[in-house]
Amino acid sequence: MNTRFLAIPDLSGTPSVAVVVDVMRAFTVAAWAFARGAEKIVLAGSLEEALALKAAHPGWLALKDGPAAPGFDLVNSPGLLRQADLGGRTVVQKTTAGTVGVLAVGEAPLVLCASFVVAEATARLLRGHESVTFVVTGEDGQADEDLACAQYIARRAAGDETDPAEFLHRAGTSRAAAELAEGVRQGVHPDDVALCLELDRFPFAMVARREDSLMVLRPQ
Ligand SMILES: O=C(O)[C@H](CS(=O)(=O)O)OP(=O)(O)O
Ligand SMILES: [Mg+2]
Repeated sequence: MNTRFLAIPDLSGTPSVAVVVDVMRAFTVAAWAFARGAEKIVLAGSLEEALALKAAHPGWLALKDGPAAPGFDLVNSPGLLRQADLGGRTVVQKTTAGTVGVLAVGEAPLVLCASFVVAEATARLLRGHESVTFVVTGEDGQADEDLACAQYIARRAAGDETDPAEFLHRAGTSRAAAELAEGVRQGVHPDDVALCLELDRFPFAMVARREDSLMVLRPQ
């Protein structure tokens, strides 16, 4: 399997298979939303678009990162989301990095959104593909929690028996983990970092596809 690990700005052309990685916290949150019953997640390009989509679809819920804001129902925190009842609901998600990454590769034939909580299920879907582009969404490709997760999934997709400890340690000692733990970032729960490091917490992968004019994420 040929693998590339790219930052969002370094993407050029359309990969055949793209894995968009955001451990802290967009795609840990997305997985929790599905675990709490969400039917689908629509990935928005801006906060304004998220609110417009919510207004146009009664019953949809809007989710953003950072602090809560008028019109938004949820924040990008697994610790806060894990109690939510999202049965059958559609969530519109807009964050700083993860959702931007998906929209950047949206035309690829296969787009997976990944984090440690869905690592093995993601790796399973990648097996048999010749070439995979991992999008390291955080800090212009420098976010070690995302790179570590991408590298771990790549190893597992290649069938390598891999000890996850070093990858999880890198994520747990990353800048994002420190800033979340220190409360530098807003819209945070004290359990967020630990929840982002729960390897294979969920048995499903997450596939993004264009549905009409929207980029829609669903569990698979
Ligand atoms: O919500 C997050 O953790 C980040 C934004 S920040 O790091 O909190 O400022 O966004 P994401 O797109 O989930 O990396
Ligand atoms: Mg992130």
